[in-house]
Amino acid sequence: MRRYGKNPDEDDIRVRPNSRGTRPRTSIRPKHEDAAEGMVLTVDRGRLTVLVEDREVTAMKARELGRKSAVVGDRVAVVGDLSGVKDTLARIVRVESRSSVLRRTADDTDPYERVVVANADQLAIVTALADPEPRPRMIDRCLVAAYDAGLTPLLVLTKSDLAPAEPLLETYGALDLPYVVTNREDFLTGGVDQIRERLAGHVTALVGHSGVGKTTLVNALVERQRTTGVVNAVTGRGRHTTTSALALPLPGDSGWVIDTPGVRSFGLAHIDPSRVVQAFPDLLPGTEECPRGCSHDEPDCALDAWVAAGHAEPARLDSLRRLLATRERREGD
Ligand SMILES: Nc1nc2c(ncn2[C@@H]2O[C@H](COP(=O)(O)OP(=O)(O)OP(=O)(O)O)[C@@H](O)[C@H]2O)c(=O)[nH]1
Ligand SMILES: [Zn+2]
Repeated sequence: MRRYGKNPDEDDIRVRPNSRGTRPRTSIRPKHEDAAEGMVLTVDRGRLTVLVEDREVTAMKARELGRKSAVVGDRVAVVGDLSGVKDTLARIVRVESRSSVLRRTADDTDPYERVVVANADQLAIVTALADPEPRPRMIDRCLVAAYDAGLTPLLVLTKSDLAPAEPLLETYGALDLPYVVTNREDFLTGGVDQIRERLAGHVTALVGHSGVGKTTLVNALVERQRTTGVVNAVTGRGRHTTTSALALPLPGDSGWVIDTPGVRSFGLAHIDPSRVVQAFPDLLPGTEECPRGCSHDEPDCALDAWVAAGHAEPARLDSLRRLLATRERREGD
């Protein structure tokens, strides 16, 4: 073994004059030991509402965070005035590492794909059975985004008083998705138990097009903490002023729902097919024979042989390929 230093017997290895440990304390950047932990509930033009214990604290990003963003669902460390009193302002000094991120697509007004929700573990895809008509392609894109981000998808089919759920469920039969079917009458009679069960203990991001009944659903779940389409219960500001996501606690500490009013579609440009396949445990072992970096939709893909050998249903492979194909954007996505 190679040794450094003139005299190998001299134990100079322990002397590290410039190491952190021997540096005078004053030159060490403040570590914000007094910082409190919080969760970002909503973001409005650079002002973030952070839940610290049971107080809603308004905060800004500290300059030292640089370009690093804090988004709804982020766990953050905050310092400064944490009283939550009106017109006080705290500072976010650290964003904890995220267990998941959901990105929305770039659009005309903003050319960058941005993280909109952090740390969710479930994605509820809210679709009306009629008025507006279901859009399977949009559902597929949401599924891909969920699988890629490692979130469990949940189909929430609303307005079952207007149309039956079966035709749509048949389309997704091969995917074996968890789903709930709801309508407004159920909510009025307190029949939200089924969906409450699905949400309990989870941080669930909700996506859906305008008019599908998302607000009606959220209000039923969070016990009318929020007026339909008018007031943001957390900040008291009108919802029309912000397109930020908004985290709302479910009663009895049973989890969170994160509404995403500004999100029309997810960024799928950087989806990794190998991550999406993770959601297909019956197909996954079949990919071992695939060429490196296989798109799973090319002539050399080993999944065709896997299915032909009877290891998985052809419909499952069709579903996987249909989902992967939604990565290419089309008009209307
Ligand atoms: N028939 C029927 N209509 C419903 C149901 N749930 C909601 N609606 C109606 O559908 C419309 C849209 O409901 P919202 O809850 O505002 O839908 P949203 O998805 O939040 O839409 P935006 O507020 O535009 O984002 C409203 O007129 C609701 O009254 C339902 O179960 N059945
Ligand atoms: Zn393949």
